[in-house]
Amino acid sequence: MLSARNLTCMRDNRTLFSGLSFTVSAGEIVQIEGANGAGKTSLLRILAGLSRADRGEVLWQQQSIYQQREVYHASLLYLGHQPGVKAILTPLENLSFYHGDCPQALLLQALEQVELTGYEDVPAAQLSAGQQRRVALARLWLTRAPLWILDEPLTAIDRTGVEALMAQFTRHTAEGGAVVLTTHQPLPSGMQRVGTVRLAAPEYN
Ligand SMILES: Nc1ncnc2c1ncn2[C@@H]1O[C@H](COP(=O)(O)OP(=O)(O)OP(=O)(O)O)[C@@H](O)[C@H]1O
Repeated sequence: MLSARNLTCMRDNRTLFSGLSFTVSAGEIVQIEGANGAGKTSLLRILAGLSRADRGEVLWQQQSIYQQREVYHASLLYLGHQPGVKAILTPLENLSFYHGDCPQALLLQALEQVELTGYEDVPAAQLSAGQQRRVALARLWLTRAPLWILDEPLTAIDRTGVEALMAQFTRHTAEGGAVVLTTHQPLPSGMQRVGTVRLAAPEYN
């Protein structure tokens, strides 16, 4: 599905990673590991096509993501480090913003999956950090994108929420999807087909 080939990323005279290659196949969960500042967010942004690598390329179905931007973006759900939730909008309005073509009943079901029933019409600004992240994560129950790139999706999520998310990752990969994620928490040991990409601490040039 997704291939990273010989990726190099430099930031402020530091090499975050170089010659990094790995593949993500259908049905796989790949966890990007590394210390704070190792370059996990930078790598996810490169994989998502939001920033360019200094060297190397990212292929989607054997073709550069930059040669098929529309196809790639239709195949991808990227949830960044920040929840990406609009504070003045309610959870329902936030989901509607991204998934306006979905019937409201489906949006409400997605909010139910992330335990936000009862908060549908409360401005997101009035929700807790974990609840705001849950609004963003509700999109995992609405998207049809096969590739999910998720930056710290478990941050601020309680144990029940983590279990629901893991079940959703398992369902998605069982249906042929793939998940690339960063998290400082270990994934449950029982999860199937989990791969790891480890980033070393950054080098000073
Ligand atoms: N746009 C940028 N310009 C300059 N430096 C940047 C930029 N983005 C990130 N960096 C630097 O690159 C390094 C890696 O940042 P990155 O956010 O990728 O790390 P991370 O592994 O995700 O860290 P964390 O675990 O703390 O989230 C940091 O030192 C950061 O300051």
